Amino acid sequence: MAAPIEFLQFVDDNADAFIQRLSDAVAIPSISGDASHRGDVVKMAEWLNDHLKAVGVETQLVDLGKHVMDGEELNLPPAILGRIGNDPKKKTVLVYGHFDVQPANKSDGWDTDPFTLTIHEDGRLIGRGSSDDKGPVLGWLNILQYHFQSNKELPVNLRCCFEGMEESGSEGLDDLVKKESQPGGWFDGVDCVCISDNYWLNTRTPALTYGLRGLAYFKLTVSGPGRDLHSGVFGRTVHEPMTDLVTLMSKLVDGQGNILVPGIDEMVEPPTESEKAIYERLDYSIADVEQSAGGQIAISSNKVDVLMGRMRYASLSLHGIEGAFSGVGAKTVIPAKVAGKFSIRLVPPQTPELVEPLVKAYLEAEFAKLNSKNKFSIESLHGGKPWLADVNHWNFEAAKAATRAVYHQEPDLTREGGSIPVTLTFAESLGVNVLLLPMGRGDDGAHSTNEKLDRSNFIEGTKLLGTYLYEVAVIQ
Ligand SMILES: C[C@H](N)C(=O)N[C@@H](Cc1c[nH]cn1)C(=O)O
Ligand SMILES: [Zn+2]
Ligand SMILES: [Zn+2]
Repeated sequence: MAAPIEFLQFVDDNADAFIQRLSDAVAIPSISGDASHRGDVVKMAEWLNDHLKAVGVETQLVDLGKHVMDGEELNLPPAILGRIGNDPKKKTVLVYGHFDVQPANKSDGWDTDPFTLTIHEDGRLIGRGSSDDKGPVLGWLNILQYHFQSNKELPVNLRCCFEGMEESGSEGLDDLVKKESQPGGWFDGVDCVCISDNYWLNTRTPALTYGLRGLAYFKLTVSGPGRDLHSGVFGRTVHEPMTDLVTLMSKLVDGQGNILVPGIDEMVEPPTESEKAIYERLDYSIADVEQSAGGQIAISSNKVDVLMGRMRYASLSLHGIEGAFSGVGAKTVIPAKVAGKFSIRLVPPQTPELVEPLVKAYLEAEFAKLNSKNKFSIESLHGGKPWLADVNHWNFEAAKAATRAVYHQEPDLTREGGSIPVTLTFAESLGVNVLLLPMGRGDDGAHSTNEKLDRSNFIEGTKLLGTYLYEVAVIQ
């Protein structure tokens, strides 16, 4: 069933109002990983909850309890459960998204204030969360607004699950999803799940995504001196924590992306020739990766190797060093305590439980080789398992039909290099197919400076998500 022409017209007619609403959402700096912004994540939950109620959705703000972040006990932001429609003749679709964002400061290199949605004349809507994931979440709201205002029933029963901790490990959500998937729970009767929280591979071809990498995030701490020291007084007289830490971090990954921790890369089966052909067929080039990275830095000139590096293999990235001197100028300090942060993106059959002991044992052995008198500790901050779906399911067929109707193109079938830990929990707890239906393009710069969502992706993406619901309603 095609989406009603009135729906498509409504989306076009209300495009400016939808962008204003996205601007209001971006203005709330709902950074889940920064304790000082926890109130903003809660404010964002309340904002979204009010907007959902205003378009006829029955909602519940669920308290997820407390957690400890950077040594501080904090209340977790509430998750939002929503439902509309309970017609046994209709399919029931669960949509998931997140309303928290990554940190952003103008001083990171943004051209404009990250929390002021800046509308560029070429159509870019620039602001933190525009693409990841406030734009897609508001896409669902736009669809609901049409049905509410025109007094039309949705073609399916809809269930929503929106969270405010995705960028920080989705703490508390797995238990809620498991509980609500039980008979009589909020998600009882769900037939399929749709998540719009990733990106096309390139800037031209819509995509459906059937895989996500998992994540194992580590913090490696080295300390020794009782306080920061003067390097002129203590240089070459004490074991320096930063020297030990940098040595250890240099032993994790090489310049070609190979993971040096024994046993991790080895867990993954080499690809077959037919699997390589899947990557060969994708509409992608080295120019695409270099354009979205903003530099001519692709690790290989072979497209298949680059794509498999992102989708098919694990990767290890070094993120930062807490406690190190990082300001301007030339401070001659020996930091007393430094903590290196790194993470591993996981692919099947890897899981955090399998990988974490290997990383810990390896780093302990490498630290012992340093003969340092400093103290060393390694902890896991958060993790999530990888996920793969069956693309031969009607859920994917409905999304393909919707893509053809809205974009007049065949979608790419992709695996995402990023992670959305709750995806596998939905798949396992509900026992239904999960689909990722991205709204944004590969060059949106999620997690980066000048994150953007193109106006056309927001507007056509809203039509796509709406049309998908109509296709699900009729597909056998
Ligand atoms: C793909 C999704 N939009 C996303 O960005 N997920 C994050 C999840 C995460 C886990 N730890 C911190 N963030 C990601 O892949 O980094
Ligand atoms: Zn996201
Ligand atoms: Zn993200």
